[in-house]
Amino acid sequence: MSFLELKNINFSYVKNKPLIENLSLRLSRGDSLAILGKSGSGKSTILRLISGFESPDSGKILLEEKDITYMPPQRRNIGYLFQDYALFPHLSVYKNIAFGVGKKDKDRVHELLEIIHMSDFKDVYPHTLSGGQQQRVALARALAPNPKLILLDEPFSALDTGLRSEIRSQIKEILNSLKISSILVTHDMEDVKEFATKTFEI
Ligand SMILES: Nc1ncnc2c1ncn2[C@@H]1O[C@H](COP(=O)(O)OP(=O)(O)OP(=O)(O)O)[C@@H](O)[C@H]1O
Repeated sequence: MSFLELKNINFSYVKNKPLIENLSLRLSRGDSLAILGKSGSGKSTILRLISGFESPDSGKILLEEKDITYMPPQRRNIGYLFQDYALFPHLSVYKNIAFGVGKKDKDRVHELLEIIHMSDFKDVYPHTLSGGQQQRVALARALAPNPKLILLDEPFSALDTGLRSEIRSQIKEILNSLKISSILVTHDMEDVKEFATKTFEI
């Protein structure tokens, strides 16, 4: 059984200018897929289709065999991590992580703070943190609603080389320990080597 399947996806932002043509791919549970391709080839768009921020012109997307092609993003239970962390500047680390979960999930937020080794930073604001710390908080925020799948769009590219490899292995370890499948868009072959179990070239 495929965990995630894209079947014959066609998509264009502009009429008569196809960007994605007849794209099919499969992911097994626990896979970490890296999507590679030239700038502008549509890598981020594939993530937007999977997360539901865009809908294909034709084709199907199945998650655990369920057709999610036209399901709204908030119902898909898919996490998203961006290059620029996109944390809320006016909220503390704790509140950033808790943003997408109910009040009764306090324990989950504390557990995630521990997983990312940031319990001591729960009351500080994002601008006081290093890039690597901010990316760990962004990861915890994406993981808080307990997603089945996480989409990573160039998540390490704002980090300098030393930190990049450290954060990459920390994030990989966290996703492995929680058994969360992931799809990574990157230009960096080192990311592919260290992070991915599978690759797909667009
Ligand atoms: N909302 C939009 N409306 C119209 N065109 C768009 C929109 N978003 C992206 N595009 C165009 O679609 C193409 C693919 O964009 P996308 O961001 O998916 O590429 P990418 O492979 O992720 O690129 P990069 O590696 O440079 O981030 C680009 O030509 C881009 O300009």
